[in-house]
Amino acid sequence: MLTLEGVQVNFGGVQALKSASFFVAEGESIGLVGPNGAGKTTLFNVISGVVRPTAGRLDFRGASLLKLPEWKRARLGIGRSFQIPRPFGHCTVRENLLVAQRFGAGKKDPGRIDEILDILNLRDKADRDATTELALTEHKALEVGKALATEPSLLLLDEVLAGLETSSKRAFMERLAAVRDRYRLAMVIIEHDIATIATLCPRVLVLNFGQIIADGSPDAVFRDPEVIRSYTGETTLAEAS
Ligand SMILES: Nc1ncnc2c1ncn2[C@@H]1O[C@H](COP(=O)(O)OP(=O)(O)OP(=O)(O)O)[C@@H](O)[C@H]1O
Repeated sequence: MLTLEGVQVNFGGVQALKSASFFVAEGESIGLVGPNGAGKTTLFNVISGVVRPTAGRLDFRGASLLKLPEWKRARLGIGRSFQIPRPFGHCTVRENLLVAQRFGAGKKDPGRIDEILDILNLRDKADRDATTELALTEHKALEVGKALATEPSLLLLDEVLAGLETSSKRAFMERLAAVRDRYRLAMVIIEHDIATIATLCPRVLVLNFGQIIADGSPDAVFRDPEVIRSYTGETTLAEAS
């Protein structure tokens, strides 16, 4: 579905992505982890069209995305959330979803919006002010909802669970699994909590200094000495503790 090959991004003297290469299959759920500054958000920005890579190949369903603006990528089926929830100023939850749908899917489909409100447990908040009247989990659910309203087939979620307690994270992951199954989505999820990632993603990619250094099952990846070193500076967890 999505192929990145040798993707490189330079911001002046900073090399945010050195040479990122990986493939996402239709319907796959992948966790994306890596230390702070590894390049995870930049990778999402490249895929969604916010940032243009300096070099590399980026194909979606067999065609290059490189020359397409953000809105065209959204119409092709690439949806994303942002690290910091940004509801449209003083609009209701439902209005936020309608605006996202208009932008991303280029149409008005109130039935789908109702369905999204239900699946994300936001139905009774639909007419609340999204800026001032939502709890943290609801903000995060709305962020996912806005991405879903664009009718993606590939959903990129940037730390949507950050700041939640472990039990809320688990509940949120269950909701994401329901979303994925309902809409038959492929998902890439940036999340620091490995145990949480493992509940939804049979495959994990580890990014460090702008390169994928591991790609496999959560167990295999987190036993990989290079991964342990990238997080702790040590080669074994025993040494690190
Ligand atoms: N617009 C920008 N201009 C200059 N440097 C940038 C820009 N965006 C990102 N960077 C730099 O690129 C590198 C990768 O940043 P990025 O935000 O992609 O990392 P990350 O893995 O998402 O980090 P975190 O886990 O802290 O969110 C960092 O060194 C960052 O400071």
